[in-house]
Amino acid sequence: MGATKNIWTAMEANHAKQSHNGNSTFDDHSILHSNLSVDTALPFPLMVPRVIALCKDLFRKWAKLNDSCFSVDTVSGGITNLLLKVSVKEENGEYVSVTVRLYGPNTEYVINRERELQAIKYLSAAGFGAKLLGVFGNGMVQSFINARTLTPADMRKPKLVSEIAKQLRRFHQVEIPGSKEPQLWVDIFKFFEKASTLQFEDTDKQRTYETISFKEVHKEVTELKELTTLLNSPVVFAHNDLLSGNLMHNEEQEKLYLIDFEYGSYNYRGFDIGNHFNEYAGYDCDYSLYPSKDEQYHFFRHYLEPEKPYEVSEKDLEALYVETNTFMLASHLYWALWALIQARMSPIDFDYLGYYFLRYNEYKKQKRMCFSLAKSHISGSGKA
Ligand SMILES: Nc1ncnc2c1ncn2[C@@H]1O[C@H](COP(=O)(O)OP(=O)(O)OP(=O)(O)O)[C@@H](O)[C@H]1O
Repeated sequence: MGATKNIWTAMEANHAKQSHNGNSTFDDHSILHSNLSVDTALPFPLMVPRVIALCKDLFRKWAKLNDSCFSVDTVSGGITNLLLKVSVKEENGEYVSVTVRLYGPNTEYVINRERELQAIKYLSAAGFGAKLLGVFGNGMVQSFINARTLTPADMRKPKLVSEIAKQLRRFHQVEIPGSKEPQLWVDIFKFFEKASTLQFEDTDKQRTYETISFKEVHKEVTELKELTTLLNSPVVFAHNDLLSGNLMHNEEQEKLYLIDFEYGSYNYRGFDIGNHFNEYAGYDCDYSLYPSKDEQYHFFRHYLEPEKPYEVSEKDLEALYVETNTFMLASHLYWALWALIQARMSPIDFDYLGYYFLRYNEYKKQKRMCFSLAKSHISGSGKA
């Protein structure tokens, strides 16, 4: 677990540096640390005692409890991680639950764990997502959220749309220390470098991979980057992966949770919203479900003016519409290149190569309309 050790050391060094500079506003003392790791390749029954040992190592108050006081269940074997729920009967007879997230192997190629942990600390302090309780060799422990995970169909219900828009606005206002450079093109070019030099052992996969023209992809990336630069999209701390599975809702408390900040970074506001709209396509990637202009405007009103949504001007709505639908294209390129890397590196049995073509073809399908929308908006506002 060399890579995870590095995350650890880097986190500690970074924290020490910030404290030294006097710009750390977050009290790190409540986040517990353990050097233990849990091998994700273990069969579940063998993994359970390791997870219990890890919890005992992190939370001293549980150290003396009998193993029978712990129950471990799988919450999700997500595309990237293994997420477990650990319920503990404490000495006073009360039950407490936490989640234990084990990072999937090779995820460091597409996820910057140091960046993720840094963001979680500040986002959870600002009331977003689950509370970060502990960090260990290859994962982290967070509070368990009692809420229902949204489905793609829930995500477009007007009442939830306004809540998501409001929360996303608040999320975009959180300040995370460190560089404020937008990461979109840095990440896309990093993905491109890796994705364009892969070799597959499987001959069918290699043959399919060789049909990709990276020269063409590079040209598309460059062209889109130039166009988006003219839109002056504000740079905010963005979630970057706001799909239905990353939204949880507690109906009784009327509380919406944005979770999973693995891809969070400073980025263009338009990218975060456009990427979210692409997720209306759901698990079957049915892009005919992309939100209509009216549906988008409903979102924009609550994003731009949560208190007075019906006072947003037509001009502001139109500008955000153009911004979002240009960056929506970047989301296709981003996840297309991401999928190529996953196709080679991920141990998960999923047709990532097929996913590349799906996203890249959707990019090409939408390109002409979105480019012409952006260009006429830019020339109309005198920027071209
Ligand atoms: N703290 C939590 N409390 C309760 N449930 C959670 C919590 N975190 C995540 N979940 C549930 O587990 C699911 C997967 O979580 P998450 O998206 O963080 O995992 P992931 O491994 O990154 O998945 P993927 O790679 O597919 O996005 C969520 O959709 C949600 O239903």
